Amino acid sequence: QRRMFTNVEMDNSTGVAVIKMNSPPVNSLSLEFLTEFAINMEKLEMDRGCRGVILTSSVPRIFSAGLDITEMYGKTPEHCGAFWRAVQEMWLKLYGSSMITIAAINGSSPAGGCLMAISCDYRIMTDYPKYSIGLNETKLGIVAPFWFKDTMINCIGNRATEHSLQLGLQYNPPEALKVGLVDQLETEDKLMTTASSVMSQWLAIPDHARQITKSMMRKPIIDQLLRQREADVQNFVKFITKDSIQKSLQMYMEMLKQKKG
Ligand SMILES: CCCCC/C=C\C/C=C\CCC/C=C/C(=O)SCCNC(=O)CCNC(=O)[C@H](O)C(C)(C)COP(=O)(O)OP(=O)(O)OC[C@H]1O[C@@H](n2cnc3c(N)ncnc32)[C@H](O)[C@@H]1OP(=O)(O)O
Repeated sequence: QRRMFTNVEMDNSTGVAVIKMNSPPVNSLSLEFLTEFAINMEKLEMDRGCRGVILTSSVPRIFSAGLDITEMYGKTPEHCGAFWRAVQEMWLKLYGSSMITIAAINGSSPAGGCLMAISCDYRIMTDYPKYSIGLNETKLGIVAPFWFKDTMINCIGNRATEHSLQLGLQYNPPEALKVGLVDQLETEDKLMTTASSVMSQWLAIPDHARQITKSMMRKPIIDQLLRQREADVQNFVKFITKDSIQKSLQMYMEMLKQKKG
């Protein structure tokens, strides 16, 4: 029996769907998770009644821990390639969506989790000091690909991205608000109602005008990946299967386990 990684609830009266990521313990983005997510986005995109999506998590304290590290460690080049195509597909569907996308970030959101959030149109984060968000790839000894970097530049600008990416910074909610990585903070109990009310403001704009504007802003980066999609896969596989990178991933996973113990 297939496992479900996300719950999708569509409200036909508002035209808004809520996608709840539900893959304990940390909503890590496995090949299967990413595949299911992309299919769900495609279904909603095809549904003419669906105009907006709120992305959130049903796992306590975690929005998403990012890419599933076990999908990149000790795997064959073929598996790594299939995994990376699924990561690309998730981003293409989310960043390229014509729907209004709002991230209700109710927990920590490192790396690929941050990518999902910054691929949305608007971000509201729970104001809890222990939560953090950012692209921390360099801390794992890996490099955020150009389309992660460009998504961040489009969100917070060039200088802040350069600083953030080189140091692999993770921001607490007030810091994330200050740098522009999130648009608004909210208490946990009001997060979803605030997301719905922000959605109503966006729904008031005629779809065609908003969609063309969104596409105008995002198309150049999307086209850049589409033009070199297979080369990007090969680049990832070559990089991630290097002994030195595998060693870094191994050490990082050991560090995560030790932190726990
Ligand atoms: C030279 C040119 C190169 C060009 C570039 C080419 C290609 C690009 C190459 C690579 C790009 C890759 C981009 C990568 C993106 C990513 O997303 S990598 C993943 C990064 N994620 C993280 O760093 C998060 C790590 N996790 C945490 O910090 C914490 O787990 C937490 C999310 C804050 C939650 O903390 P807590 O509640 O305390 O939970 P635990 O730490 O105890 O974790 C519970 C179990 O979950 C396991 N786990 C955590 N995160 C992941 C993960 N991302 N993947 C897989 N598994 C994860 C953790 O180990 C625990 O497992 P056990 O219960 O111990 O078995």
